[in-house]
Amino acid sequence: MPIVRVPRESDDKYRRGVLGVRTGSNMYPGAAVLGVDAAARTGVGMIRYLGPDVPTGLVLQRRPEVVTAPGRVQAWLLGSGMDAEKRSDAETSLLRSALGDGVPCVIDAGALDLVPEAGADTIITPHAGELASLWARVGVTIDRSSISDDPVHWAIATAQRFGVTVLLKGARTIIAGPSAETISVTASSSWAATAGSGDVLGGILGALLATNATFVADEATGILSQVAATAAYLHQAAAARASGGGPITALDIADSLGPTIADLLSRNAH
Ligand SMILES: NC(=O)C1=CN([C@@H]2O[C@H](COP(=O)(O)OP(=O)(O)OC[C@H]3O[C@@H](n4cnc5c(N)ncnc54)[C@H](OP(=O)(O)O)[C@@H]3O)[C@@H](O)[C@H]2O)[C@@H](O)CC1
Ligand SMILES: Nc1ncnc2c1ncn2[C@@H]1O[C@H](COP(=O)(O)OP(=O)(O)O)[C@@H](O)[C@H]1O
Repeated sequence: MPIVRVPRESDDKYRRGVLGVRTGSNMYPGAAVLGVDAAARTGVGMIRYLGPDVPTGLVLQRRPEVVTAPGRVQAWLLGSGMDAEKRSDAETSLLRSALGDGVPCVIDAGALDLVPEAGADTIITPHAGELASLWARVGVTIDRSSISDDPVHWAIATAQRFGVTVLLKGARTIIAGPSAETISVTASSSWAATAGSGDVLGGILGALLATNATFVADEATGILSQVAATAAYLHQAAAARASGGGPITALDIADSLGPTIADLLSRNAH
């Protein structure tokens, strides 16, 4: 698993990579907690969480390791737990400045309206309904069930239309880059279909992106699909492990990431 960067003796927190997070809102503060917790569990040098007061308090309660002061980051996670229609102008301009920061970005949920402004080093993580809304913004009417019926087609079409890497969520998650190659990751436990599960995936992906930022800068878009596919794989493996055949919460998925990654790394080493 080359995408999971194992820390070296010469590393410090900054060399491992810092993830900047602009997620959550006073309406959906939990999404910020879930994404940050999952990123921390995936392994990253540091997380800078920059959001409204309510989610900030909850994030710090759950993860006091998180830094809430602005500063340099190696990747951004944007939009989970936001509502594009209710976002303030100030929040929108902060999202835009993250997108213009010159580092790779994950765009989720309530920041997906900004995808037409995003650069090539962007991975977007819509579910079928969010993808339908994105196409509506550029004048194409398509319903969510048509996207679910042919996710490969819509993931490729989206990657090509917007010049970004697409991770289209579902029981079968499809990853497509602008080159039109696709990767499919099938979930092994449907207990993962639970509120906040996608927010956890965003955190996993953000952490993998921050810890691979040098790679991404060197190899442009080629590596983004691999990073996205690794995130989807880890998400479903952690969910299956947490579930063991029974119900789980989104935080359970985040909690089981550490042992899931340790198992996969030790299997790869043999
Ligand atoms: N803990 C947190 O903070 C969490 C925060 N979250 C955050 O919430 C934000 C919105 O994300 P989302 O995916 O929920 O909304 P969205 O894409 O607008 O889809 C709405 C569609 O759902 C449907 N629908 C609604 N109720 C339904 C029902 N009972 N039964 C059937 N259908 C129902 C509804 O259909 P309608 O009622 O209009 O017919 C509409 O089509 C986002 O920022 C995300 O990150 C989540 O991750 C959860 C945990
Ligand atoms: N039937 C299913 N089986 C397994 N995983 C699923 C299923 N449906 C959705 N998922 C996964 O659950 C997550 C749901 O994400 P999302 O729709 O954004 O929900 P939320 O906004 O509540 O976090 C995604 O990672 C998706 O791939």
